[in-house]
Amino acid sequence: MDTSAPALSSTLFLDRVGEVVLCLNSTGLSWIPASIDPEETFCCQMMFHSEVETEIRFSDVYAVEFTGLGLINGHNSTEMYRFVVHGFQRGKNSTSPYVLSTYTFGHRDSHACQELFDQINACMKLQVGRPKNLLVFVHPKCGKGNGRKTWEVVAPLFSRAKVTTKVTVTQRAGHAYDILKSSTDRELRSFDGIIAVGGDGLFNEVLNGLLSSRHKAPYPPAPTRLNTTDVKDPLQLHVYEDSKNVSNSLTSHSDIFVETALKGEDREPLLSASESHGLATSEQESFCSDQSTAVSFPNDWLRLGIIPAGSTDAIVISTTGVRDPITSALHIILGKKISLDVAQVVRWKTTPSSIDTPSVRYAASFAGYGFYGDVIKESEKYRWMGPSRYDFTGTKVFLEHRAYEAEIGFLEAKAVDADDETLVAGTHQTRLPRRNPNKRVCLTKCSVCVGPTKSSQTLTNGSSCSSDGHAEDSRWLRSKGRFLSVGAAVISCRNERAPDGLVVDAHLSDGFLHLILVKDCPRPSYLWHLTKLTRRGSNPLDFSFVEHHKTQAFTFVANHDSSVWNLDGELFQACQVTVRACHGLINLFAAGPEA
Ligand SMILES: Nc1ncnc2c1ncn2[C@@H]1O[C@H](COP(=O)(O)OP(=O)(O)OP(=O)(O)O)[C@@H](O)[C@H]1O
Repeated sequence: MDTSAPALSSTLFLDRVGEVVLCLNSTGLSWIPASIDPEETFCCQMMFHSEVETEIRFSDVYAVEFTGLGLINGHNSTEMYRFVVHGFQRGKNSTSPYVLSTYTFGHRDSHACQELFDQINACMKLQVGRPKNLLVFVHPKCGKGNGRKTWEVVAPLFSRAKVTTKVTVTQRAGHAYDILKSSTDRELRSFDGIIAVGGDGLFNEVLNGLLSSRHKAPYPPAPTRLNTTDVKDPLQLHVYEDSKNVSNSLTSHSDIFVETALKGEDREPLLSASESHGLATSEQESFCSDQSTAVSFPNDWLRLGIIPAGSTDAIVISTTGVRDPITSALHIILGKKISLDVAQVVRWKTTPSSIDTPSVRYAASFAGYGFYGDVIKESEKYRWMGPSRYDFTGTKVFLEHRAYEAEIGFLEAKAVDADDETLVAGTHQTRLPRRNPNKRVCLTKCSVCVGPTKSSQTLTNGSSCSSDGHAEDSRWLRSKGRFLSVGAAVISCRNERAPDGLVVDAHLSDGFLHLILVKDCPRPSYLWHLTKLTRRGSNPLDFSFVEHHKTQAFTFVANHDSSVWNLDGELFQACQVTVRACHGLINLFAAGPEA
């Protein structure tokens, strides 16, 4: 602890310890037993330290409470005036949850006690970025039906920390989406953050409710557009470069819009054609720029949070390292913040014969087709089984071994970092090397994600999607064939079944997607790939039938009526889509997994 700042010290009683000398400085509190001879302080502090904590930093304190007159354990004879310092201790390793700790101090003199309490409180107010007002959605039926109970466990932490919460227990699917979509920007601005108490599905609803009308960005290229254009001339195709190209792409996609916007009807509960704001018209843009309170994305202030209570909780595990409601609640109260890439999924066609208006969905962790979509679709029939339905339907869909004819176009990624494993130009070389011992796993203060905000340039031209300055010399490449699955991981997608996730070295905020194409192969080979997903340290992508591409965007076309996608575990019917990474589109109350 930094003791360079002037320290105040005072003698008082610590519950279960006895009389201590408490020192207070700008970084935190420390204490030593009062009975120790000052000359023996160091030695005794070491002994004392081995049994109980002797200090706590303000950054690890989430609340301080004045609790008035009462008994201090170990000093029963006299009642004292007391205050409680609420903090936490980090677990022994990166996957251990935070453990709550409390220190109750007592003083015989009420004035002295109050004065110390006020001084500690004044120091606590200097902690920046802690939220004061949160909007909370609780999914009562998530996971094993524990959503409400999970909130009851963490709610006292928020009230202790004097964080105001406005809580809505959802009544149905789409409830949180509707509330957020219909909230005015002024209402949203009254909150420092929005919390989902549930699984990845509730978080996905929150994400879509927020972004559906507030993320103003032109559409990425449609697959049909790519098919009619020379892929060797990518500059005509992508939309990421500058305002001139953005407006070009808007024009070109308006053409597509005109071609297709005849009588489409969206069957998804969360979307309707009229709600799609992917095509930001100049009228809409000028209207929004007039609104000083308008909430747009990305922004610096609004953070989203998740208290895990779902059946998979991949987003929480990938962003905090653990699946623990207390740890997540502490990340929120302490005001942790990381930015997160989001996949924007534009559906051009629902079925091969439908005539649709393009519609947009967002996914924070994963977008998957084939095996992944089929499992989600099938599992809806077995909702009564709870989370174990995924094992059952996973086995069922695996045994059916369906492969889908599809064509995928993806934007080639060029060397991103000098020491990044990504790619050299050339169709056959864009596959990531199958064995790479230098994988850089995304952890707290990740150097890949913590760099200068690559999306800042795009903020000024109205599009927040990834630019990175690499698009200029990138090309669209293709892969065509029969696929058992097509998956795009935005983040590692770690979960309890897949401890390394789908892509161990995917980053939370580097502006890239990891496109995983699993080609048709014998059933045992596919089983081996799936089995490797469940084993820590093994590489599930190390197969000749698996292609792995790091990309900013890809397009997908299939000609099946029953084409379904899995977006963060939610079903989305689509046979033609474009998916792109929106770099750092949202902020999360998290710090990344610890090393
Ligand atoms: N009160 C509610 N009743 C029914 N469904 C709801 C309710 N609130 C939210 N939902 C929906 O339930 C779905 C699953 O939510 P979530 O992922 O949070 O829980 P889960 O238990 O992890 O889900 P799943 O078991 O489907 O993976 C989401 O589509 C969400 O929109």
